[in-house]
Amino acid sequence: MADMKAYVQQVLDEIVKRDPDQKEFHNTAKEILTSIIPVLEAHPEYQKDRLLERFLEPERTVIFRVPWVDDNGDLQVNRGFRVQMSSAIGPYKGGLRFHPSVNLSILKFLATEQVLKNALSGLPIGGGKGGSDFDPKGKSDGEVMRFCQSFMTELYRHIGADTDVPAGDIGVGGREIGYLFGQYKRIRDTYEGVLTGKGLTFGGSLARTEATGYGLLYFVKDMLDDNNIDIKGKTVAVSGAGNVATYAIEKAQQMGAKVVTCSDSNGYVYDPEGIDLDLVKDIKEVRRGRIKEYVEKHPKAEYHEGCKGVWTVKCDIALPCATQNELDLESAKTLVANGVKAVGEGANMPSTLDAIEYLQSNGVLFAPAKAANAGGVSVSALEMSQNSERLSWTFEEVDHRLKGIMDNIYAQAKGCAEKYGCKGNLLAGANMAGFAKIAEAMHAQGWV
Ligand SMILES: NC(=O)C1=CN([C@@H]2O[C@H](COP(=O)(O)OP(=O)(O)OC[C@H]3O[C@@H](n4cnc5c(N)ncnc54)[C@H](O)[C@@H]3O)[C@@H](O)[C@H]2O)C=CC1
Ligand SMILES: O=C(O)CCC(=O)C(=O)O
Repeated sequence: MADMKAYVQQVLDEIVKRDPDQKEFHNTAKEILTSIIPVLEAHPEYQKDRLLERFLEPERTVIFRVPWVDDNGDLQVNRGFRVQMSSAIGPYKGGLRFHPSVNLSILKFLATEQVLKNALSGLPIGGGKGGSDFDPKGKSDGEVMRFCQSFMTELYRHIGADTDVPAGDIGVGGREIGYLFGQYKRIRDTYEGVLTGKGLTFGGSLARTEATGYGLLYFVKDMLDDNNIDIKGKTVAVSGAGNVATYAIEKAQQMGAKVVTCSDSNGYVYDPEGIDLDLVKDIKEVRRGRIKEYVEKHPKAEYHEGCKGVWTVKCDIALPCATQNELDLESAKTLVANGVKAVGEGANMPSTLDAIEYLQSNGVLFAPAKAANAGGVSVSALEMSQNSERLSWTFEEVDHRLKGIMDNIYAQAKGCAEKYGCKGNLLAGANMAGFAKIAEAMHAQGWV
């Protein structure tokens, strides 16, 4: 029998040698490849196919200049990216991130995660990710619009309703998607579902805004129910105050949990009486302000500078919903010492690899991002379906389908973990279930 551990190690060594600076991408490759060895052992033909080498090499990467004019009339220049990772099971699909930290390594890690996540969704979507090092924070609407128009003036060549369908991510919400869609339509003279997360008046789907946060809670509840833990009455710590965090808080509250924290990149709020979500929405969605403004209205709540402190708050359930690597080993140790029962990842790879190992080996239930936050892209795929049939479904219909999709993803991750002898390890189960589907499609399509 071929030594699949050696094959995996050889591929991991090769990607480090080829792109030594891409740390985030190396981490995600290591996390995935080391857990899919049982699938590779069941399919030795994949080694001859050089399937892992192809799985980790984007089908296409586009990098481009984005010039735009600021409110002072000065020219600014940013860098734009689109990583088209895999079209094995459908058109490339995945968000755009606008944040100063954006680089090729981060986008390749996100695109690789997206490929597996989209496979788990059970819907016909491939994986991609893109964005820019542009920072929308502090920019006027006019500046954001001019940036988005310039970004799309290059991106439009590479996307399309049946080719590649971007959506939002950090720094890209309804406002940005609207400007991007307007420019695409203007250049292409075509009204098509080329982006998801659109406004409801121009082809957006009801429940897309809520989907990632709601989906996270559907998944976490499945995991808790399976372990005879009732979410009702539990104390929850959430990080972030953006799209995912906001609707995770909303659904957790609807399920009867008490959410006591939220945060942004400056610091976190602890409200022992429970987070006032209307106020968070007003600060973040309406005024685009900072989370520290929360305590002006709730003097009993505390605001602390620095975002990692959010994991020092005692809680039963922790939901990291801000960004990658925000929950490190030290945070994991504090959470365990404080009696945490479950961690559910709303953000993409918010926990470091050593934090995950620590949580799992200390009996904490762990819901991995690529499974637990798949609700957003799943409803994006439902938006694509609605656009194709030129119909709009009700909120209830979309939410009902979302719940079914999340239940199915939980069943796949759990079932695959059991089948391959790592019962309860939903991260390994999700990796194996997603990879098995992609690998089968790649094998069937030949050496492309
Ligand atoms: N929007 C979506 O549908 C999906 C988003 N995700 C992931 O969820 C996470 C959050 O995305 P969104 O809520 O869409 O973005 P967003 O831009 O709406 O919100 C991001 C939040 O994280 C905070 N943040 C950013 N950098 C931070 C840092 N270094 N430390 C602490 N907080 C920081 C921001 O202040 C903001 O509150 C990201 O990892 C994203 O990739 C995953 C699946 C779908
Ligand atoms: O809705 C989409 O296509 C993007 C979702 C996304 O970026 C993610 O799942 O990380």
